Amino acid sequence: MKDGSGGFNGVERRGLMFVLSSPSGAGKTTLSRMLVDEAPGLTMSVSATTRPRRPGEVDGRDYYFVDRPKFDAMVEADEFLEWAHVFDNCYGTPRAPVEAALAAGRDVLFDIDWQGTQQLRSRASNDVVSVFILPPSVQDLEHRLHTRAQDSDEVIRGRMKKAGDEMSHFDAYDYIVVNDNIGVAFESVKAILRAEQLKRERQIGIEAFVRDMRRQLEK
Ligand SMILES: Nc1ncnc2c1ncn2[C@@H]1O[C@H](COP(=O)(O)OP(=O)(O)OP(=O)(O)O)[C@@H](O)[C@H]1O
Ligand SMILES: Nc1nc2c(ncn2[C@@H]2O[C@H](COP(=O)(O)O)[C@@H](O)[C@H]2O)c(=O)[nH]1
Repeated sequence: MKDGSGGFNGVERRGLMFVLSSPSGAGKTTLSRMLVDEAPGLTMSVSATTRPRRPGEVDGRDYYFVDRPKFDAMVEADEFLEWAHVFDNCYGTPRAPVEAALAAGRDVLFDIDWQGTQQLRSRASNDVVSVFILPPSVQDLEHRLHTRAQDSDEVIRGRMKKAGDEMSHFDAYDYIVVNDNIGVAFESVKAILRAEQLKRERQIGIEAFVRDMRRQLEK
């Protein structure tokens, strides 16, 4: 195990890219924060965006807030692992922190849309585990966007309009979780992460681990 976070019983493990996507307001940011709080070895990928900062958001924690020329320069310099236009703004995943975390055997959590997920998959399909979060109903989705109280009515209308399009991509994801009760949804997402971490092919130190035990048994 390289960092004490993901390997089990001292067995070295390959880091995975754990992706949450959903229509806006279904709860992926909430679930991401809960996951990071409970899994200290999980690295949250912080995206860059041209979207204006919401009240309470912190630059470098929630996003890197950049203007369009800066974003374009980052695209030009190939600094993004993936990027996309979402809701009239640009969003992208800075490449360097993700590559560093994976190289250290750590898992990385992404809160990105379906376009970004597709791009990650085309680069590293074996290491991507994707979860699509659905709201329990259209009414709940709209209610959540309003109670979050961070976007104007116009922005909320725009996001609700695009929610159907977002949802149409559910079938490209490995897992689907309906986020009705947040505690239940969190347990589901946590269980998916744990099971994927335990996959034999990710435990790259398992052969040596078993070989060593067999050698001891032969003595
Ligand atoms: N299971 C739930 N029950 C009730 N409210 C919830 C639940 N999950 C999340 N919420 C609330 O819904 C609102 C939207 O959640 P959140 O910001 O996590 O969504 P999101 O999918 O990340 O949206 P976006 O794509 O716009 O960033 C928040 O106010 C959050 O507290
Ligand atoms: N393809 C990418 N999508 C991203 C990235 N960061 C966030 N997002 C998605 O954008 C929407 C809107 O987010 P909001 O914070 O403005 O509500 C949401 O679906 C995010 O998942 C990214 O780096 N790449």
